Amino acid sequence: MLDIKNLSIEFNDLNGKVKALRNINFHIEQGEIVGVVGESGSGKSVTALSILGLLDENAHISNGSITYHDQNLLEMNPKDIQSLRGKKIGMVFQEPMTALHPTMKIGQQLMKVIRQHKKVNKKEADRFAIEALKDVHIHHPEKVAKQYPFELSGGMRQRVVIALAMSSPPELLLADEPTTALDVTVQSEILNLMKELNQKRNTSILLITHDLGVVSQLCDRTIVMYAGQIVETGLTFDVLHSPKHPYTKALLNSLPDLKKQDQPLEAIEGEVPDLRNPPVGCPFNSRCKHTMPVCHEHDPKLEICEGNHYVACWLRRDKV
Ligand SMILES: Nc1ncnc2c1ncn2[C@@H]1O[C@H](COP(=O)(O)OP(=O)(O)OP(=O)(O)O)[C@@H](O)[C@H]1O
Repeated sequence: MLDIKNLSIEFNDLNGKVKALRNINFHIEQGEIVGVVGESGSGKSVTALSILGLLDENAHISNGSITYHDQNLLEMNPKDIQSLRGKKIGMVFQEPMTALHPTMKIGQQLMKVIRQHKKVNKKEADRFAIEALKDVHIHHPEKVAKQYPFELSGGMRQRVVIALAMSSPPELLLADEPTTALDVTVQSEILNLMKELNQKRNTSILLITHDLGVVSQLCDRTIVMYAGQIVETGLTFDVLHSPKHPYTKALLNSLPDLKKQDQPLEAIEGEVPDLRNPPVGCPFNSRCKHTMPVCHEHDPKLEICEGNHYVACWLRRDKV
């Protein structure tokens, strides 16, 4: 359904060119949930924003294509992209208030969106709005429809945002850290809700998170990003239980483990490279414990290691 090929994006800022994405390749099938994980600044949000045509003005797409049902989104005019956005491709961001009108009642906001997509009168739109709130398991939907966003909890607001995003209904939902601002129990409810919507409506989801626990709970496939590149991807089970890239292994080792309470947490030593001046060779070479000379000379390509599991690491290859 969505196919990203050789995507490279730079930002021009006062201090130079930030090479935010370098040669990204991945796809999403209908009904799939794909997770994108990686440290802060690895390029997760830029990837989502590029699909939505919402990159900042200083962005320059230097290479690649984003094909959605045979159409290259990068060649579409802004009006067509805008109509795709919200209709076929929905979005949910970390902070629900950014997606909600602060001085408009929840019911009115839903009705407005519903009437943009369906030819219905006010009374029918009101009925659809209540249904949409029920679909995201909001109790007393009639009461909530008459409330303003500030009257709701963070979890309730995020449910409303999901109801808004699903009301078109979209084929693809882009969710950028949708549960990061919520406490753990609410987080789990929102993830279950997204899974339910995916199963009921066959909506594909691209879930961006820095939380490997979230990925393991929800995603069919996982993409691991580091410094603007994909370093590992495969079925979530394979990536989390049989990681191949030293960065993925280090990420997993840095997770708290209740069974190892007496041991200090393992941090990944060193710093993420400066994307204005990315290192020659593997992007992880300055922090990797297994570097070889080739890692400082050539950038390893993402290559199949077993089944549908891909990794970009010289340890897995025997020739340049
Ligand atoms: N408008 C911009 N101008 C300059 N650099 C930018 C701009 N937008 C993003 N970047 C840079 O692009 C890189 C990737 O950013 P991105 O927001 O995608 O990271 P991320 O993985 O989503 O991180 P986080 O988890 O913190 O949101 C970062 O180095 C960021 O500073």
